[in-house]
Amino acid sequence: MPIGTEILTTAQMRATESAAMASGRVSGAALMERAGRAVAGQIRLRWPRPGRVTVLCGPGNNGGDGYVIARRLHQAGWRVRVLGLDNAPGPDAEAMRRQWLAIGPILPLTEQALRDGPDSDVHVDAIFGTGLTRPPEGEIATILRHLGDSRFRDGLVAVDCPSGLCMDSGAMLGWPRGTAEHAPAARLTVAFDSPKPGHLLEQGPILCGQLVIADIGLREWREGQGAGIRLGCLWPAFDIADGRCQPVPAVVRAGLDKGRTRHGHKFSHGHALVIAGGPGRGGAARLSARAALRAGAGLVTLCPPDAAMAEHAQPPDALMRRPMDGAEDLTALLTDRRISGLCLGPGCGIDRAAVLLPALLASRRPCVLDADALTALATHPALAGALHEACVLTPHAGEFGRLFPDIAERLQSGSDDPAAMRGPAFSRLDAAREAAARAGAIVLLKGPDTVIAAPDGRAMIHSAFDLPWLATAGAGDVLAGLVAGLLARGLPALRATGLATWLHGQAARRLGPGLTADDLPEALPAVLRQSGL
Ligand SMILES: NC(=O)C1=CN([C@@H]2O[C@H](COP(=O)(O)OP(=O)(O)OC[C@H]3O[C@@H](n4cnc5c(N)ncnc54)[C@H](OP(=O)(O)O)[C@@H]3O)[C@@H](O)[C@H]2O)[C@H](O)CC1
Ligand SMILES: [K+]
Repeated sequence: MPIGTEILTTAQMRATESAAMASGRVSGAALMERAGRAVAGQIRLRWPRPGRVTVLCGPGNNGGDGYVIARRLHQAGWRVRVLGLDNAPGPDAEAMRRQWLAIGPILPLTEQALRDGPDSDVHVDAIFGTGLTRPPEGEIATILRHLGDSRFRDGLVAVDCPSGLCMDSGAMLGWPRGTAEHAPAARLTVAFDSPKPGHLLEQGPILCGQLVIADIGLREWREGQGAGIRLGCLWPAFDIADGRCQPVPAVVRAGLDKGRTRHGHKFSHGHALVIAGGPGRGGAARLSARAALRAGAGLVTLCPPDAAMAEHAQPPDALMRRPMDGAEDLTALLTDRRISGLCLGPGCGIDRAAVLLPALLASRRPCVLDADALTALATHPALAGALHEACVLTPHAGEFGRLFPDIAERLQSGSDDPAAMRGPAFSRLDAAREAAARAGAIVLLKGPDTVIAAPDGRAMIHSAFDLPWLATAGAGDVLAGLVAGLLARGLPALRATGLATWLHGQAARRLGPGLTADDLPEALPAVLRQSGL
């Protein structure tokens, strides 16, 4: 996979690095030199005239990168001030530190030293990277809070990540969960080889600023090390240093090619059933149904109760309508084997969803369960036993909390005692994976940092921090409809969910601020055409 199209956990990144070094074809020092060179290059791109820079170097290899950056900017004519520790770093960082000492001094890594110096145009945060295992304390915590002052933001460049950010979760260690006030927020973060979950989750996108993924020559070893499950990255919401971005992530493209056959008729493109609610609540299900049509399902049938049929007698005319009053009607309908995807929840009503769920789940047909269907599941936990791996659950945080209260609680509190903490914080990725494994179904945990997880641990992250206008009424109904449409087309559940999420985001990007949920399905043809899908 080209750089930037998959996400590595910090453990996978370390394994990749170790494999590269064990090959004997690249040394740790060479990797560090490449990493430092990439960051210095990105700084020079943004500040073409050499200015003043302060480089803050931490106790490990992230600090080692900092010494390389200092040397390279000095060589490029910058006036460089270095703050560092005098405890012994590893051998590579130590070598870089010595090379710097041949050029200039190392001032103590203290808030006082940071305050005392002349103003700098750029501050380079090379304190902690992937090695952070616990909340920063003492002087370093003080420095980080000092760097968190908004006046630093325009000139703050983070090496691999803003220090204190847990690269597996996107939580700021030592800050209350979900907050990042006075945390160092960078203008630019240069990370190496692949984004990590923490770049895309929780506070990560807010604190990283522009994220650039630099190629440091690890691709061969990244592909070679099979341990762990790779995470798909659904939106290159970051720049890849050489300017190449994958317009359509490979993880979703492969799925769609399989879904559409060139010479098929409407039934070979699937039949989606969208179950609507009683009188006066039809809008949500109609949004889902329109989205399922736009996703390319050959047929879409909207099924309200008989009493609500009249209110659905309006365009789009491509939608079929059929009354469905109770579970017997649904069971009868499902004898038609051509019905290949269902959507239950949007505007359905909790009681109606609870009545229909047993028949729907017993059919083992691919389905998406959203909104009221999720609440019905939470209030009738016995139903969860019938979930299967072609079910897609699409909870937002509140619904997730009702379905999986213990998992949500760990996510909320971080569950770790900061004083005793070692290792990564429990993440939205962990939460979605655990929930998917427990449910035996796909879980799409919605948010600006959507996580999609399968029961076997495969997962994807979709970053939509650039799309605040997508948080609008009905957008979730459209997403559920897109999933249903793609399920109906025969895509495996994980791929259907990933592709639907990506198309949804792309439609929102195309429409921009002011979009309403009604606009989203209409934007799909242009998105599909532009993406070559
Ligand atoms: N990925 C690559 O291919 C390359 C990465 N590089 C850079 O290296 C860092 C990772 O380096 P590492 O030395 O593993 O870790 P850090 O520099 O992030 O942290 C250093 C040590 O700090 C200790 N630590 C952790 N948390 C704290 C804390 N809260 N307070 C004090 N000290 C802390 C920890 O050691 P312990 O034994 O004390 O736990 C860390 O080991 C990566 O991010 C890149 O920037 C290479 O330069 C190029 C290749
Ligand atoms: K850093």
